[in-house]
Amino acid sequence: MRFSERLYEKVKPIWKQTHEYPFVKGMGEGTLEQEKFRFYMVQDYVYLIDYAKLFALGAVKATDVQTMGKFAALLHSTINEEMELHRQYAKRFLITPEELETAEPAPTTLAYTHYMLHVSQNGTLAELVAALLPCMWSYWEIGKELSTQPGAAHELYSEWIHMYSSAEFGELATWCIDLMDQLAEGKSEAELNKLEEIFINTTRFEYLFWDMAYEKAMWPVHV
Ligand SMILES: Cc1ncc(C[n+]2csc(CCO)c2C)c(N)n1
Repeated sequence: MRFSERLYEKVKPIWKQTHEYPFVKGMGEGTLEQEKFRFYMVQDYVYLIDYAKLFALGAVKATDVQTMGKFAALLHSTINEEMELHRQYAKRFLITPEELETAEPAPTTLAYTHYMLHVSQNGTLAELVAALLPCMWSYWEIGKELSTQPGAAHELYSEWIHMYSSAEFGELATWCIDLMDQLAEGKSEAELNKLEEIFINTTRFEYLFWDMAYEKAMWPVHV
């Protein structure tokens, strides 16, 4: 069994709950409240600023030029394509790029990005890939599922669904899955368990991120 198949089997119950979560279902049905989507967009932009740094660290840790180039390209496309989608959405909500960049991260955003940065700064390349893989893989799964639903024609949610269900995005997710398998080759069971633990944690954080957006959950105490 490929290591990625083992990971997939392990997190299947979490992915099922993610697909059934009201935020995700609401985008698919086109019934999600726009205020919740607005909150998500701002937090996701803050998230992506840190997430993009994982690609930079991937380029540093890569042991061949081809992988290094791929991480560099991913850093570029995250900032210029994926985050451009967010900037365009923000414009519709009358939020400026400066406001996006300086938005305060919600507790879940902060916990998630800092966990990933901790793993990627202190761990191996395999650990870094285990941390970032659920982001790509789960968005591709969600994108594909929503692409056949009414939300795919919704005036607000169609662009989001289109981006994450695109063939180009699928290739990216597949590249990352294959890289995980390659890096797992020859690893001891203890090392594989560590990779699995990281993969499960970021999968859980993906679920929490939808939950945070649905609840618009900021800090419950104020300065
Ligand atoms: C919470 C959260 N998780 C995953 C993604 C998806 N994503 C983040 S970076 C990247 C790679 C290509 O730029 C993809 C697909 C997101 N936007 N927000």
